[in-house]
Amino acid sequence: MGGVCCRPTPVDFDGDVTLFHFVLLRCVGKGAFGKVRVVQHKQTRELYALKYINKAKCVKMKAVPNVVQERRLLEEIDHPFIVNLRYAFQDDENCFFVLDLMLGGDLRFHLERLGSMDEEVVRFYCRTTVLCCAVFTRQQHYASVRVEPHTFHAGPLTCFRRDLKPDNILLDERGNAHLTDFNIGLKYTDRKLMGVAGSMAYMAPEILAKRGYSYQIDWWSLGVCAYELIFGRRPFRGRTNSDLTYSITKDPLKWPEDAEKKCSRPGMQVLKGLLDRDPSRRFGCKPNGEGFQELRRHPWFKPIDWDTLESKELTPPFIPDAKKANFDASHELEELLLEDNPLKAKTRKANQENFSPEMRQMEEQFTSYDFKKMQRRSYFPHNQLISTATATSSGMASSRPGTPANDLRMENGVTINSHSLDMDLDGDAMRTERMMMTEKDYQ
Ligand SMILES: Nc1ncnc2c1ncn2[C@@H]1O[C@H](COP(=O)(O)OP(=O)(O)OP(=O)(O)O)[C@@H](O)[C@H]1O
Repeated sequence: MGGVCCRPTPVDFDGDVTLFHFVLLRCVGKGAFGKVRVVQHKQTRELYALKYINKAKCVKMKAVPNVVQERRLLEEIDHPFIVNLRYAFQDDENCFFVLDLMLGGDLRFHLERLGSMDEEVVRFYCRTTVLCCAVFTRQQHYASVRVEPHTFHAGPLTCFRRDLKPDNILLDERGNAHLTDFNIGLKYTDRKLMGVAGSMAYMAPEILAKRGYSYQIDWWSLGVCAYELIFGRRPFRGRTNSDLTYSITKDPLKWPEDAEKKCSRPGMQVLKGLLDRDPSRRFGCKPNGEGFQELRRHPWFKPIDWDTLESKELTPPFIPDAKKANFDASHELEELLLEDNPLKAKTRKANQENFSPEMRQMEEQFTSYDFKKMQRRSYFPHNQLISTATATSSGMASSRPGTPANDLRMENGVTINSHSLDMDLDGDAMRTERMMMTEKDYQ
C-alpha cells in the first residue's frame, strides 16, 4: 500500500505540453512579471529555462495583454541571438514560457561583479544587438540573416523591444549574447507610439517627451547600455524621476575623465551617434536598411565578418566561468525559505466557468505552443513567415543553471520599470493604453 502513493504519475508526452513534462530544478531569476527556474524535459532530458507568471497577480497588475503579447511575439520570432520560445502552456495558477536556457548569466550580473567591461567585449555584444535590432526593425529585410533553419519574416518588420538593458541581455555558456524579455515588445506599425514603457534610465528622450516614437528608441537604449558597460556608469542620471527625465532630454553627453583610456575614438563616435536625441539623425536609424549598413561600415564595427558572427563561429571575447553559477543565489534561497506556494505540477480543474474577463482572455489567448509539434506562426497579419523551423533547438542544453536578473543598482536615485500597451491583440485597430508603474528603489 505504502508504495502506491509514491508512484510517479505517468506522463502523457503525446498530449498537450504541461508542467508534468518537466522536472523542476533551481530558481535562477526574478523579474517584474515572474520567476525563472531551470527545468529538464523528462523525455528529451533537455534543460530549459521556465519563466512562470502568476495569473492572479498578472490580472491585478493589469498585465494580461503584456503576457499574451509576449507569448505571441516569442512564437513568431526564432533567431540565433534571441532567447527562443520552445513551449508555452498554462495551468489554473500560472502561465508558463519554456525558453532556451542561458547558462552564462545576464550582463547586469557581470557588470556588477566587474565594475565595467573592456571595449572589445562590449563591441562584441553591441554587434549582436545591432544584428538583432536590425532584424526586428525595418532593416531586417536588408540584414544578412541566413542562418538556417531559423525562421524569418518577409514582412517589413517583426517588432521592436522597448526594454533593452543589460538585465535583458543573457549569455550562453560560450559567451554569445542573446536578447530576452519581450513583455513590452511591440509589433511594428507605421503609427507613432505614445505609451511610456520600459526602464526609465534606458528610455529614449522621445518617449519621455511624449510626442510619439518608433523603432529608433531601441538604438538609443543600445547606446545607454554600451556606455554603461564600458564606463561602469550611465550617461544620464538623476536622483528623482524628474531629474532623470531632465538629464535624458536636456543634459549634454559627458564623458568620464578616463574615457579615452577605456574607449577608442571610433567607439566614442558610435556611442555619440546612438545617443543622438534626434531619432532621424541617430546612428543606425536611417530607413530602408541604410542605418544598418552605415553601422556595419563604421570603423568600430567594420573589422568583422558579420556572417561568421551570425553563425556563432566567432570566439566570444568573454567566456563566462563555467565553474561558477552565473546567477544570484538569493533567488533559490528566497524560493526555499520564503515561498509559501512553491511551484508544483497540478491537474487543471474541469470547471472553468465564472472567470473574470481578464482570466478568460488569458485562458483563450495564452495558447499552448510546442516547438517539436507545431510550426511557428505570426499573429500579426503583415508578417509572413518565409521559412519555418518547427524543431530547431539552439542546443543550449547543459547541466548548469543560468543567471537571474539582479536589481539594477543605480548610484543615485530611482528608476521606473513601467509597462504600457500599444497593441492590437486581435488584429483590430484597437489601441489599449494602460500604464503600470512598478517603482523600484535602487541603492
Ligand atoms: N532563458 C533564460 N536562461 C537563464 N536565465 C534567464 C532566462 N530568462 C530569464 N532569465 C533570468 O531571469 C531574469 C528575469 O527574466 P525576465 O527578464 O524575462 O523576467 P521579467 O519578469 O519579464 O523581467 P522584467 O522585470 O525585466 O520585466 C533575467 O534577468 C535572467 O537573469
